Amino acid sequence: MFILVNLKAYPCDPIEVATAARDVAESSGVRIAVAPQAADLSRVAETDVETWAQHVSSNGHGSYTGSTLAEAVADNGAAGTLINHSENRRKLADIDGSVTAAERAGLETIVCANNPTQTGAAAALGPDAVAVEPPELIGGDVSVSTADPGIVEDAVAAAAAVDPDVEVFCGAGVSTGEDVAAAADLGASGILLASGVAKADDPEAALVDLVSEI
Ligand SMILES: O=C[C@H](O)COP(=O)(O)O
Repeated sequence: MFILVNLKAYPCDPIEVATAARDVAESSGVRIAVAPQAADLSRVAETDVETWAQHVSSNGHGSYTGSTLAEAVADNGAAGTLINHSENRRKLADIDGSVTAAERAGLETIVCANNPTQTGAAAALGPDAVAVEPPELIGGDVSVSTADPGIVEDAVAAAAAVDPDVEVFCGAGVSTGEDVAAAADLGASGILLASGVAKADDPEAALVDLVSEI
């Protein structure tokens, strides 16, 4: 399992979370990455944690004020990027362009989707993975793997029908090792989570729990 911790715009200390994630990844052998605010990418990457961007533009270099370029995040230490999110929805053409831009810059890609139908559509764009997240469960305290296990199984089937090489992650409300184990049993290859770590009093303890049943 791959655990990607999205810090969103939470008021956490990105270096504290990054250091905890690096240490837990090293001690557990589980792949853990952190996606901070774009402005924090470089100093998060300096902790040696695997670092991801929260999104990249479909634009390349040029007159594109306000764009976060794939090349720029790669140059500042990112190994991959989320693309699209329920909290910042993009059009299909933009998602397609961002996947292409990320691949051009050598970044791994995870496209977020709300449901199995969108998962299949996103898989057709050829990312490394699609993360399915029911919007109503995001930021809550009930895991998608408990509240809506069928959506994970259906998303896995939808992606496999389009492109068996595209992995499926799940997210929303995941906060314990039991949640992660349940997601793995449903066929998920990874977890996208945020509040369970970014809002935890002790991010390292939260991460230790998350990897405890892998
Ligand atoms: O990007 C992360 C997801 O939206 C999940 O967020 P959450 O773990 O706070 O539910």
